[in-house]
Amino acid sequence: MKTTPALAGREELRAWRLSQVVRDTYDRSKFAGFLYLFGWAVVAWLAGAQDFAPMPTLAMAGGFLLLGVLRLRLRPPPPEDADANRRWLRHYAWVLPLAPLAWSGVQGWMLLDPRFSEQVRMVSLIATIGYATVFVNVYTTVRSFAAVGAGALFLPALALLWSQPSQRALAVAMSFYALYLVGALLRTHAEYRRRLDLDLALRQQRDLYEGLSRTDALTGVHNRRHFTARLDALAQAAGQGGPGFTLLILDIDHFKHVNDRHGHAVGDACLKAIADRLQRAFPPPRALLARLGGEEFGVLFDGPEPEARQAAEAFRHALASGLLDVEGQRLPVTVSIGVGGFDPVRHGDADGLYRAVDAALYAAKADGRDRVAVGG
Ligand SMILES: Nc1nc2c(ncn2[C@@H]2O[C@H](COP(=O)(O)OP(=O)(O)OP(=O)(O)O)[C@@H](O)[C@H]2O)c(=O)[nH]1
Repeated sequence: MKTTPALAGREELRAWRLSQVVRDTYDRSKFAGFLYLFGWAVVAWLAGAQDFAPMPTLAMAGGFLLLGVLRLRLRPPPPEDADANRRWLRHYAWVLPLAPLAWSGVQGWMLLDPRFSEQVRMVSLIATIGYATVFVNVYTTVRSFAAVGAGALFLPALALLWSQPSQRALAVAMSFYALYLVGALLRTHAEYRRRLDLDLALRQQRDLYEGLSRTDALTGVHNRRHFTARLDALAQAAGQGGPGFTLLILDIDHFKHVNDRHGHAVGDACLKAIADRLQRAFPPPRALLARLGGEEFGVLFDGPEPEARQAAEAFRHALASGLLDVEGQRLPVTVSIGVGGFDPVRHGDADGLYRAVDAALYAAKADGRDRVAVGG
């Protein structure tokens, strides 16, 4: 699920941008190589080039086909491999202008060879204008790609037109269009960068809210909502033959006294300190810790009940044997803990397990607190 570098460092942001640029460049241009083949087929057929120059006609068609296939086959590497993405861009920078350059050669041939009629020349010039326009409007993911591609298409034809006195009017019109292309390139590239920034901001916000919706605001551990969803998923998987797990519910003993004696702020700090110690005692990935509400915590432990009980006992004992450092004060704090391994037959579902472990916790409270009890 985590695809965006939410709140990530500069390197991750740069890698994300790079992979987006690579993907967008490929997606926008993967089939475009075949446009030149199509253009050549049209003008060659109009001119009857297959009759007066069959070999060059076929060679050009084959060349455009090859270049189209080459572009299509240069698939981007995985987004997380920044070096491979950088290499891909370098390769693509060589491949992308090949078809425009080849088209430029065709265009030059048509402008210089009298066997091509005026009408065919006009059609080919319109195609050239079209390809160059596509370049500056579509491949603006990398400004230099668009500039080199459009330049390779447009400038040789422009130079040829200027060199022929009879074509001056066309040359002037094409020159104005070239100026428009430069402006369009700058604008579309700026728009693309803005869209990328917006996309990144939206994704980061989505990740941020997603994280917040799973997190307890006071302690920073998971919240009840996420815990319940994971518990349901684990119970369902275990019911279908997946791995077993153990549920622990921990409740701070006489927490009301902490609030009453030391104030709510110290009570809050105490909850954070307990959450920190629990996180160290039950670290991920084998355990998922959540604050279930008030002074109650839950742990989903990826292991059998005896192992979880042992860890719970060690935690309880360590807490009870010392004093908890809370905002410069040292408080005696104990916990009662209910533990139960999931048994699909006995518990049925997640609710069944929760009820059993909750009952064990209240038995531990009733038996005098500061103890671990196993639920049936
Ligand atoms: N500081 C603080 N106190 C909270 C918070 N949530 C719940 N509490 C307090 O936790 C206390 C829970 O009290 P009780 O349910 O009587 O439980 P207890 O005093 O821990 O006693 P036992 O659970 O029976 O051992 C209440 O005083 C609540 O006000 C919180 O977010 N911050």
